[in-house]
Order: sequence, then structure tokens, then C-alpha cells
Amino acid sequence: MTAYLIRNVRVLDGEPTDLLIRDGVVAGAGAGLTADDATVLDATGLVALPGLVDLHTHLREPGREDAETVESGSRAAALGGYTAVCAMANTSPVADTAGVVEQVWRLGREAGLVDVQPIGAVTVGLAGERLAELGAMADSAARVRIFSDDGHCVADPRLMRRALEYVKAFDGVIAQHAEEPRLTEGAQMHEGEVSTRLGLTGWPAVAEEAIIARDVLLAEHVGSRLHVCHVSTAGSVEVLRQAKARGVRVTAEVTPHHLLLTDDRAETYDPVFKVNPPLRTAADVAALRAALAEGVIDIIATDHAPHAVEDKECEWAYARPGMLGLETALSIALDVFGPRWDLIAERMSRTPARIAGLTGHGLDPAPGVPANLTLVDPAARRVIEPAELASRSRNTPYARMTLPGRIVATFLRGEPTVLDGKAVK
Ligand SMILES: NC(=O)N[C@@H](CC(=O)O)C(=O)O
Ligand SMILES: [Zn+2]
Ligand SMILES: [Zn+2]
Repeated sequence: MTAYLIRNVRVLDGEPTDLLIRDGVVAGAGAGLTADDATVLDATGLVALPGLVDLHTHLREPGREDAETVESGSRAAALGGYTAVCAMANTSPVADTAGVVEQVWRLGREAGLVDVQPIGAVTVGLAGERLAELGAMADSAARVRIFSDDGHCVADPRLMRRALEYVKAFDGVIAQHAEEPRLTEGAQMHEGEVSTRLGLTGWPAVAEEAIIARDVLLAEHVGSRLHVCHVSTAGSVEVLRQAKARGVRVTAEVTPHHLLLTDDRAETYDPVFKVNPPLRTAADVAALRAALAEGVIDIIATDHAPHAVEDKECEWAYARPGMLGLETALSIALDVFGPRWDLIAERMSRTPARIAGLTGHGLDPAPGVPANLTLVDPAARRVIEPAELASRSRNTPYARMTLPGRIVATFLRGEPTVLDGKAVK
């Protein structure tokens, strides 16, 4: 195994120093390190962060390998600075058995670019009727701890209660896609001024907020852990704030696109901007940014949702919802928050690792810790070209935008997965 001596790197906000990576761990830190056997990387001007951890990734395998595979999604993740991703269960077949989650976990190991931690479905076939075999998925080689019907809401309150009760035994967590289905029938975008003008059926904020309010009460009643996926409204932030103040065991995520983009993008009728939950208003974006900075929202998660061309380049009403995120998330965070490295590490690495129970991830580079880290060039700017992305899909909402920051290198347990801005394999 090659050793690496990373010279002149700033660890988060620290002064430039050297990091020695050997045998999978950070073997040393301090200015002026030497190691005859090590490959030297000049990291002047670069910042080292703990490898990013994505709690919400759609890898599409099994079933839609034309849109993404575990391998292509893992490569996109590594290029985005990630060392671990949690793979959502809405595949075909659905990841609702020990067999399917073990298959995804094994494919992740074989690709070897990031740690792929499968998420299990809450209900059989995501149908919302009966609980999937949560215990068998937890006991499997994939050791599933997060369960989600993402793409669908666990709308039945009795089923949600039972799921929360079930996972309590092994400190699992239910990640809810908060969408009251009766309030979003036929919805195409955020319900508001723009939807009225365009004549498109709206997805009202209350459809999200009502489910979050119900679920924090259920989680409080059961004493279980709830995680709220892709929070998108100012009202949801207030529900979360109150629940956290009462001590409810709830965590929440926001996506990069909900931190940057607003519902007026629908005026283009370009389905690349169609997503669930929908892009909201500028006031929502402001509330989400403040909540993330404050910690009412715990993490940024990408909701990386690759879709094949035929599912995206069609009429708005027929297009599938979702957009790419892994290769641009850090740049969006930098754009929105500036170089607040401790905040970025907390919201994109340490806290998501803790929620997912990924003990080898989310640790700042320091002697003795597993060498899961990424090197960022904060001064670089790049133009996003969809054709250049490693994802098999092209549905990035940032096409031809100039974004700050570039991932120069990523290490997974001491092995480079990205060097010089390029995937190693
Ligand atoms: N976010 C989306 O619009 N789509 C996701 C599902 C989901 O996250 O709800 C997908 O699987 O494509
Ligand atoms: Zn969802
Ligand atoms: Zn999703």
C-alpha cells in the first residue's frame, strides 16, 4: 500500500501543515514531516476535510442501471469529495429484503470508491401496507440502520408508529419523505404565485409540514429516532425547532438545490428543475439557510436522483422528479456559506456519519484516525458541463453555471479514489 505525504495542507481552518497517510490511517501530522517511502503531494492552497458522507443517494441499481449503477454513482461521489453514501431503497426490486441490501452492499465493496451503506425499505415494495423485514436487513451483512420508503411517504400513522417502535431495539432510524399524499395529488411544483400563473397543480408547503408535525409527535411518543428527508419549507423549520426544543430525537436534512434554487425556475418548463419536494420560494430558501447554519437542520444531503434522458427530456408533466447532486454539493455549500470549513465538515461529514452510525467516517484528519478525507481547492472555479459528469445521467440543474471549489483528491482508508481531480479507477 502506497504511503502519501500531503505537504502544506490546511486542515479545516488550521495553519498549513503536513499529513502522512500510511496503512489506511493518518500516521502523522505536523509541519516538516518526512517519509522516504511516501509519494509526496504538494497541497499548497488546499484544505483537508473529513471525507463527506451523504445520507441520501439514489444509485438506481438494481433495476435502472441505464440511469446509474453502484459503480458510476460511487465514482460521482468520490469526485464530489465523498467517502460514504447511503443508498436509498427505491430500486427495482425494492431494497426490502436482506438479499437486496446485501447485493447493493457487495456491489459497493467491489467498486471500492466509497463505502456504500444500503438503506432498507420501511414497507414491502414501498407500498405502504405492511412492514418489510426490518430485523433481517439489520442483521444482514449490510447491517442496515436507516430505513426509508423515500420517493413515497409512510403515510399510514399506525404503520409509521410500528416502524419507529421496531427500529428502537437496534437504535435504528426511520427517514421520512414527508408528503401527505392526499394534499399532493397531481402536483407538479410548489403551490404559490408561480404555480397559479403557470396553471400547474401545486404541492402546498402544508403537505410536508403536516407529516413532519405528526411524525415528531409519534417519535416523541415512542422515544425513537426520526430523520426528516429533504426539508424544503420555512414552516417545516419551525416544526423542527419546536420538536428539538422539547428534546424529540429528530434530525433533518436539506438538499443543495433547496438551498440555492427557487420555484420560478419552473417558468422555463425545463424538467431538470422538477423535483420532490419542489423548489420553493426565496423566503423558504432563506429560512433553510439560517436553519442549517443554526443547527435546526442538521445536515446537507444530496438526494442525488439520476434519471435517464427519456425520463427527463420530455414534457414537464411526464418527467420524473429529481436531480443530480453528488458532484456539485460541496461547491453549492461553498457558494452559499463561503469557506466556513467547520460548518461544512459538521453538516456534510461529522453529523451525517453519526446519524448513519458510520464510525470510521466523519473524523477530522488527525493521527490515528482512518484516512477518509478529501482535499479541496477553494480558489478554483469550474463551469459545470453535464457531459463531463461521472454520473450516467445528465440531469444537473447547474449546467453551464460557474461554481466555486474543486475536489483535488479523495482518500478512502488511505487509498486515493481521486487524484488531481480525476477518479483513480
Ligand atoms: N427527489 C426526487 O424528486 N426523486 C427521488 C425520490 C425522492 O427523493 O423522493 C427519486 O428517486 O428520483
Ligand atoms: Zn424523497
Ligand atoms: Zn430521494
